[in-house]
Amino acid sequence: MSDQQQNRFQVDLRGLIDLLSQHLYSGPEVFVRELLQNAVDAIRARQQLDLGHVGTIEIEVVESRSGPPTLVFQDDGVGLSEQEVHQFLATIGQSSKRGNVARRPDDFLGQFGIGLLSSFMVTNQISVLTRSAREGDHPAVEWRGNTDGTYSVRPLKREIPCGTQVFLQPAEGFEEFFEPQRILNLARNFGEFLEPRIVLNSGGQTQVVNGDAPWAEWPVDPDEREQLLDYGRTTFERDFLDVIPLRSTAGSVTGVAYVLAQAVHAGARQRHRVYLKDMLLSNEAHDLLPEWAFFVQCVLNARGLRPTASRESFYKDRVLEDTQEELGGCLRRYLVEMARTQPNRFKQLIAVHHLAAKALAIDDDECLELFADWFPFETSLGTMTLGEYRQQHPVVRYVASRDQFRQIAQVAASESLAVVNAGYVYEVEILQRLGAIRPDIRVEPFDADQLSERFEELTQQEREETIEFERLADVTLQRFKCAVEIAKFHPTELPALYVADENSGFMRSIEQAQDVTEGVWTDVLGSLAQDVPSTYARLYLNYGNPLIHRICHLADERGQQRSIEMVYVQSLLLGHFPLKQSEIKLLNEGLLGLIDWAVTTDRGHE
Ligand SMILES: Nc1ncnc2c1ncn2[C@@H]1O[C@H](COP(=O)(O)OP(=O)(O)OP(=O)(O)O)[C@@H](O)[C@H]1O
Repeated sequence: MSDQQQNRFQVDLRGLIDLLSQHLYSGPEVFVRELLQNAVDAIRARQQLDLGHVGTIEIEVVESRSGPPTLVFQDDGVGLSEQEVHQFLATIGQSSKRGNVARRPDDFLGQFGIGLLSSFMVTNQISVLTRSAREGDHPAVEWRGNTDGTYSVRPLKREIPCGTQVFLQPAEGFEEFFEPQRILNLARNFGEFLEPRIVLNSGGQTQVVNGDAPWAEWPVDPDEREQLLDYGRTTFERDFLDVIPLRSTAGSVTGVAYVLAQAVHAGARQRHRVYLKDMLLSNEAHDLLPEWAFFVQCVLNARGLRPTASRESFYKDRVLEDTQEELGGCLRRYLVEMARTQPNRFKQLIAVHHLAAKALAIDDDECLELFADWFPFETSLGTMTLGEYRQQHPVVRYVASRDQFRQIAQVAASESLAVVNAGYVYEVEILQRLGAIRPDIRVEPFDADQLSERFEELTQQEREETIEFERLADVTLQRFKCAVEIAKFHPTELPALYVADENSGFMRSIEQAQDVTEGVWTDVLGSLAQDVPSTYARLYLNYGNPLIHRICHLADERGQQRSIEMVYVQSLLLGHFPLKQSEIKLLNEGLLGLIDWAVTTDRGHE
């Protein structure tokens, strides 16, 4: 015989409620959602017994002169027998909505058996009067549950209709959740599109809580476009360009996507308003659309996705992944269709949302081919679409970073050379992929050094005039790993052009970081630098520029060196290169020297 004693777990209800309110639910107001949901489920369960049953939910705020108000949630659903009250109401984690296939649990919103506890976030006692429609001859039952974990059950002497009534009074500090307007707003927020009619009675007035959902009709009638746009504007309090119907068989999702009226940054997370079986799940859902779909904000209703226990997001499973893909497919079809049949509209759309279209096209060759000519790019000759660029320039030349673009843009423009700044997100991938899949489009990376091939040659006499100066400049900037070449280029107002390839740009960032870090990080940066092949940047001095011309012909060698150093630092600043400590020092010395010169040569008002 075993001497081990079997004990039962005890539940500390207060602790459990704290857990729910602080860690599971977003706020006390969700008790309205849970009560609505129980009423809807009860009506759905009754409809399985009686197909013709319509069902109504009545919410009432009963004010009292002498005490706190009472909130009543009443439904004419399936109700509970006394035995069910013990089994489901009084047992935490027990739910009548799980596991019984015959009762089609998919129809139900609840499943975890904890929702009713959420009312304990706003009240100390929940009273339930209920009468079962399944066992109509049984008397009605009253159940009272308290936050201290006790409950009582007794048969009711008086008759009540089949269904359930829940009574709550506010716990101290939670009175605001019992104000009629607050209750109306919360009921509308969560239950605006629920199926059974929901009304709120208070102060002798009856207000209807719910109405038709935007996904009620499918396919969406084009005549309803304006109506849908209005709904989007009021729901999200912003303007939209268009509305796109969405549907996915995975997850049984229907809804609409609103195209934002303003451009957003790549990967921006839009907050979608998402319903589960017509009940609001979240107005901040993120995971329902593919990542590239950041140009829309959606209202969606899912019938086949699983909620998490908080009921504020979806469980991440295969079905959710498939749903994402199918909804992405709807948006993709919309874009492709518009590109094919309404090019002018598509052009307007792409002008605002080219980032999202580029994000889609990166992994989708068909879209890439179709959309590419509409994509706008910044070029050395101004912003233009790829189509406009290709009409005038047979080769698509691009630089891969914004820094490189800044270096060459001004000179390239003066040389009438069109170079694309592909330093923005997705652009290098887009251009390279386009070059790979469209043999008729020549795409080439442009090396800033290639610009020098277009520079005007110096005459023999100019060569001789500048050779010494070039050598001096070269020696002066050697310690900055910068070679110097004298050339003639446009615009002549530009004294110099600093060109650094990727390696020397990277080295510059490392050296600059080393200047401002200490200890172990300096070593880490040092070992990073070891792996980078050492290359020289290049400074082209523009002999066509009057200032450079004059510096070249200065008699004073020290003055020439100082000037070269200053031109060098100025070119770095123009190209937005981060200055190293040694270069900042150079700049300071140069400026102080200039002031010193101005002061010593000034004779005042003698
Ligand atoms: N208005 C109601 N009418 C009939 N039965 C109800 C009602 N409210 C609650 N119940 C019964 O009480 C059980 C527990 O309800 P509770 O809200 O705690 O959990 P649930 O709805 O089953 O699941 P979830 O935690 O996911 O909401 C329900 O499964 C149901 O059997």
